[in-house]
Amino acid sequence: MAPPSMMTPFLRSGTPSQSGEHQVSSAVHSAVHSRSHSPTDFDTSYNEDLRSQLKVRGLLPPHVESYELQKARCLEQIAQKSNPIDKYMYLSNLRNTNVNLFYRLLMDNMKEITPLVYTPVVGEACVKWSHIYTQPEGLYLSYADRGNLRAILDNWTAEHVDIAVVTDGSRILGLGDLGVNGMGIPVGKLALYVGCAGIQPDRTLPITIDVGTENAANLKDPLYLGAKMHRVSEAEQLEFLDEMMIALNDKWPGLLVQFEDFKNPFPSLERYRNTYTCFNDDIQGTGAVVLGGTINALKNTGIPFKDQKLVFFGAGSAAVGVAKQICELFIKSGIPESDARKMFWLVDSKGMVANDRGDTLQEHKIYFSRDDNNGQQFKSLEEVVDYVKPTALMGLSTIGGAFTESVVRKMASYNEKPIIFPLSNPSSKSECTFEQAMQWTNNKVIFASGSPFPDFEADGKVYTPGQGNNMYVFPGIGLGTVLCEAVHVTQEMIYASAVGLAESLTDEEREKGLLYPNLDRIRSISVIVARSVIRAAQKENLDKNKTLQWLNDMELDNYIRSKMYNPAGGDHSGASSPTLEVNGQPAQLPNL
Ligand SMILES: NC(=O)c1ccc[n+]([C@@H]2O[C@H](COP(=O)([O-])OP(=O)(O)OC[C@H]3O[C@@H](n4cnc5c(N)ncnc54)[C@H](O)[C@@H]3O)[C@@H](O)[C@H]2O)c1
Ligand SMILES: O=C(O)C[C@H](O)C(=O)O
Ligand SMILES: [Mg+2]
Repeated sequence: MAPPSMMTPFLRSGTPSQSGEHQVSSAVHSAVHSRSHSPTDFDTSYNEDLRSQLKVRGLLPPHVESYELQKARCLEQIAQKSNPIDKYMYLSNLRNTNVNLFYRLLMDNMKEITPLVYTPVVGEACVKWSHIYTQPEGLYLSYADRGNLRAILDNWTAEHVDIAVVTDGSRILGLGDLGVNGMGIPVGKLALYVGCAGIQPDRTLPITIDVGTENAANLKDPLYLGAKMHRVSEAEQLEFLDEMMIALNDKWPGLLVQFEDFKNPFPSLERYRNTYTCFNDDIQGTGAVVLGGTINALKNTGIPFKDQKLVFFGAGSAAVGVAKQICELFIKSGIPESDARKMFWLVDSKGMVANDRGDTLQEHKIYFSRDDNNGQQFKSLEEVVDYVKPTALMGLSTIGGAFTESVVRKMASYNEKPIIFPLSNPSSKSECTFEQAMQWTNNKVIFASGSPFPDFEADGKVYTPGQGNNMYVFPGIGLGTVLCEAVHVTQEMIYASAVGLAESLTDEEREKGLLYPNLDRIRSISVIVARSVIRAAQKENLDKNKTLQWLNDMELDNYIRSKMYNPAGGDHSGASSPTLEVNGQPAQLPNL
């Protein structure tokens, strides 16, 4: 999003704008009292009266357009762009110049637009960020400004901020250390907060901290927009984050901070989770979204929990976050903890994680480290798969193509319905594709991937892949936390979000064997996730907004919906928004 000072006056006010009328009158009021125009004064849906009041008659082309027409133009322009990055840039510009139109477009075309503003295209945008940069879209906090961060926050003029997403750019998707080029991630996550959960756009704050980079190409690139320095030490970074958290909470008390794409996210999570309102999306959001899909996948296999065996390829923050959440499911089902943790085998770049491997294990791997391998060490994934004969294979390794034909075929030979989740992002880092998983398992696979894959057709049937991406939960976790004013985000709240997600499938979706709901329903899913999170916060007495305790579930859902930003005011034309027709038929969505 644009910094508040660049945004349209009515969005700067900080007043939730629910109806078109309210937005129009505020816009008119502000514009009439100021001489200069803001970019959003130039909306072709403004009717004649509004154009006169805004003094934009003659500056706008004459035709007053319905939203449907505006949308048709946007979709046509996107379709005409031949590469994803041009589409991304077009959409960024739209978001910064006509926020309502952008979000209506996103919400009406979730499946088509999400991949262009979020994973996978945001990955390419981040790699090229310093080259495609046209305008600031968030706050860059530099190490050079340490000691002065509170004053820098005042340059962000929004009166209220509900949610900040912060990255240090050190592990952007599976693309490694991109330094300040990682800004695309907080920007993309917050666009989904607005589109999927209705957080007010002017109450979101993307932050990238610049504490250096180890990316040699960036350090040599004259156009690189960050400091040309190596990363500061872990202790120096934590000190910087301490200052940032104090400054943020001083300026916007109680805001929710989401940590995103840190190479080593454990120290900050441990340091702040019991002090501030914050969570780590890669550990906790990912844990929740994969748990939600796994609950449905395990049901589909028909195998009892106690007989499940899960191999994780990758043993980083996401893998351990996911394994911990699934382990909790087993424990809650009555399996003793000591048995539950033995249902997991982790594999990292050195092979199977075991106590006697001969290296010093990182702290976060110890919980699942094996002590029953009788001295046997396994270097490759295939060896581990042969050894364990798992029911489920999870990929969080950043290694594209790591689930080879041989590994996948073995999974199919051990299981009637193998669970295979290649969860690494973006698409190029996915451990296998949906098509491969289907072909190599005779269409038996129970599948979810981090990045989107197209449907697969076989024997006249269309199979839809699941997308196990944290976008199904973080918007609802944030919305619930903000509305009930939770003081912390706890494990119980995260777990509740996963259960809410798993239970949100319709009967039709269940019959089709889907693991995740249709993305077009994401706003209703976010309401369910938010409600689950609020109920969990209430149980732990962490909610400052006690009034929500009096509401039953239906009333609470209605309350949540009433608080969600709705860009309905994008159409000021007064036209009845007829469906656009071509040759008497409803216009087809161009292939994006
Ligand atoms: N689907 C989602 O919603 C989601 C959420 C978070 C992260 N992710 C993806 O998960 C991936 C990992 O993220 P992370 O935060 O855990 O990163 P990380 O750097 O903490 O972990 C990566 C892990 O993979 C292991 N690894 C690297 N190369 C390997 C190799 N050749 N063989 C075996 N293991 C290898 C590393 O040892 C490490 O344990 C990224 O691609 C990220 O995009 C997906
Ligand atoms: O950003 C995503 O698409 C999911 C996840 O947070 C990741 O780091 O890959
Ligand atoms: Mg992430």
